[in-house]
Amino acid sequence: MKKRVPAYIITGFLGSGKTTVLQNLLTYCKKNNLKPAIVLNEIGETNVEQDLFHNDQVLEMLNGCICCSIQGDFTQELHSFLTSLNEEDVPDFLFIEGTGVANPLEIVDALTDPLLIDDVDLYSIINLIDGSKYLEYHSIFSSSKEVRTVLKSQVTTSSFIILNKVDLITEKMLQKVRKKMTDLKMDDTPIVETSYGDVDIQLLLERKIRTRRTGISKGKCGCTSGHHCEDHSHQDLNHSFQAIKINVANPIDRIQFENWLKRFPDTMVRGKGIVQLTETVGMFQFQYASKQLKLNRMKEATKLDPCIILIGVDLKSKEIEASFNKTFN
Ligand SMILES: Nc1nc2c(ncn2[C@@H]2O[C@H](COP(=O)(O)OP(=O)(O)OP(=O)(O)O)[C@@H](O)[C@H]2O)c(=O)[nH]1
Repeated sequence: MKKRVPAYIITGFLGSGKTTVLQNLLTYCKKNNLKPAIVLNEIGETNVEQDLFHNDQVLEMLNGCICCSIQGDFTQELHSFLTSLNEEDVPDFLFIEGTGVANPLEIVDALTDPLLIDDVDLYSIINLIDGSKYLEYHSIFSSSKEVRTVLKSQVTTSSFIILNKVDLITEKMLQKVRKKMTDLKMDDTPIVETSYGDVDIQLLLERKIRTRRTGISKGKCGCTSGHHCEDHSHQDLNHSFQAIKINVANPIDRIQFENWLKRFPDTMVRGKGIVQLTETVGMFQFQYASKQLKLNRMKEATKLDPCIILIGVDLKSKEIEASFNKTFN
């Protein structure tokens, strides 16, 4: 019988630093000659970050959230992927990056499906928190119910919390975030405070959860993180987050682009994509999170055409596209 692959669910709200931590994990694996496999899940139809993972075994689940619309596909595809491997190709670790609005318990449900329970062994649910946005996202004045529900489900179900982006906040704010999180999380869930997800990888890889081949060791829902599973519900799955894709035919001005992104209300939580800039040649991958725009020149050619992906609640695609065309064309 093949070994069960230790699996880690990496959750956290949009832009909190999941991919950053995943890359730290992959660097660790490379240094230590370990074979990782990765599941990447996006609610949009395109994964503009695919180039970051081009030498690794990657299973992409696009256009839906594993936690709801494509849960069945995920179970089937992951099972087929793992069972198609020869013994020597079986990965040492499986990292599953959720969409940012995923309810981790639903991914746990998928991983503990009878089809997968012999293939994977869930070790931990790692939750990334964007320290710079946490209080705002929890505020009933500046945030929506959808955002608060997703955040809460991610914090309460995690077995390891990374409080990230502490470089962007003051000590006073950090104390408020700590207090708020401590009230919500399970008592035995560790919290590590970081910038750029810089956490001791061995600590991160420690087993925090136990599942049995015959079933789950605690709770009827599949969650093994130690709390009372009857307490949480699996509703609220049809979150109204959506991703909008804008194709970008021409190079755009960097400053204008940044100003355009910053004019969006807070319901537009995350931007990412690939653009060309008027000021210099080449393709740039961009990230927009926590109201910060970051552009990185792409070192290798990409098959993807330039595009902008915006994620949020109640985004009006026609209006956004019109505003883009008016500003840049
Ligand atoms: N200032 C600061 N920026 C960070 C930190 N961690 C990550 N970032 C940046 O935040 C942006 C989003 O980070 P990602 O790792 O892509 O976030 P994510 O959670 O994978 O995003 P989604 O997949 O869209 O939900 C990137 O530009 C990162 O470089 C941090 O600790 N401090």
